[in-house]
Amino acid sequence: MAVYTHVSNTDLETLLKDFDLGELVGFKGIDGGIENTNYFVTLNDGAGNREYVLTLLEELTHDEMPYFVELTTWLAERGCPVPFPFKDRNGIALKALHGRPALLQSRLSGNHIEKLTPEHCRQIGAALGQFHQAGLDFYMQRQAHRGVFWWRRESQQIASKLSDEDAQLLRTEVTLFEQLREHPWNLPQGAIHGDLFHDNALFEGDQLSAILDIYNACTGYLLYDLAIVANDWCVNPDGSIDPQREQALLTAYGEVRPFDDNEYLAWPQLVRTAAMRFWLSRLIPALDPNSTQKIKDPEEFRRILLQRIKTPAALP
Ligand SMILES: Nc1ncnc2c1ncn2[C@@H]1O[C@H](COP(=O)(O)OP(=O)(O)OP(=O)(O)O)[C@@H](O)[C@H]1O
Ligand SMILES: N[C@@H](CCO)C(=O)O
Repeated sequence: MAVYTHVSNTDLETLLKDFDLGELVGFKGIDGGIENTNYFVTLNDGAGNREYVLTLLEELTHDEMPYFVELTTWLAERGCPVPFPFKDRNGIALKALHGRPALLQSRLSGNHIEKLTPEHCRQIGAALGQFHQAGLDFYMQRQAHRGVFWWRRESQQIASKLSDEDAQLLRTEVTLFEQLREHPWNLPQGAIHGDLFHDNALFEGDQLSAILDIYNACTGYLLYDLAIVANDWCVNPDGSIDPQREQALLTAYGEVRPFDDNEYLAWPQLVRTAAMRFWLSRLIPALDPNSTQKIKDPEEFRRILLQRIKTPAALP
């Protein structure tokens, strides 16, 4: 269920009065998302129909929104294929509907990819490298809301619902990341996407056309962002890594942003940390009988974590 907040015709007409984008032709809720409410919106500006996406942020507060408005605008201006929010005639992009922060954004073309190939991985690697380079001098900072403090707290809270073995596995990964942070490695940091799974990318034919759902973005280790991508784009159903896809991803990324020496040391742990983070975020709703979220299988990420432990990863 993607539409958590229902938007009426009148709501939209009222919102659109602030913009000069045209007349409302129609709108439709989008299925598939799990964190936010999205609608496709069609407007007619006199010259023809144009497509937009209205997003209502279901978890983020108004105070948290300027970071995302500024970051997406910044990245889009630098050629990254991310949707950006339109400003109303007073220069304001951040709106409110039913008490939720709301953005009217560009609708990017393309489709989701089911069967990922090394070529898709090469393209997302290059695009993530460009995203990171473009974000390096971005002037705002944001702490991850599902980062180190969150997983330290949540891994303790959930431990009693897990087998001893799983609770220990979580604890170990949390500790190993804390040890990694203590090294004087000076790993490159900047604006990261934070959730660049393949369902957050669109391809037009075989060309990457959009990077979506930027609302997990924050300031973090750039390499951790690449680890999130590797764990989703380059895995087989049993949690093992497809070396061809991973090589394509990492080589293409490294051509845009060459790795620092210390990143070679950090990589084997960061892919484990990234697996632990999504195992944990999937475990929480899956073990909560009152959760209304669409459940994604936590086991997938437990399997990936175990594989990453069994076969340590290496950067090319
Ligand atoms: N700007 C856009 N252009 C084209 N399609 C879009 C755009 N924004 C959203 N969509 C479509 O809506 C779907 C859901 O959007 P999104 O991923 O942002 O929602 P979400 O609730 O945050 O999802 P999740 O948390 O599962 O990743 C996307 O997978 C995409 O198909
Ligand atoms: N991409 C996440 C869900 C949205 O944050 C997952 O697959 O668990």
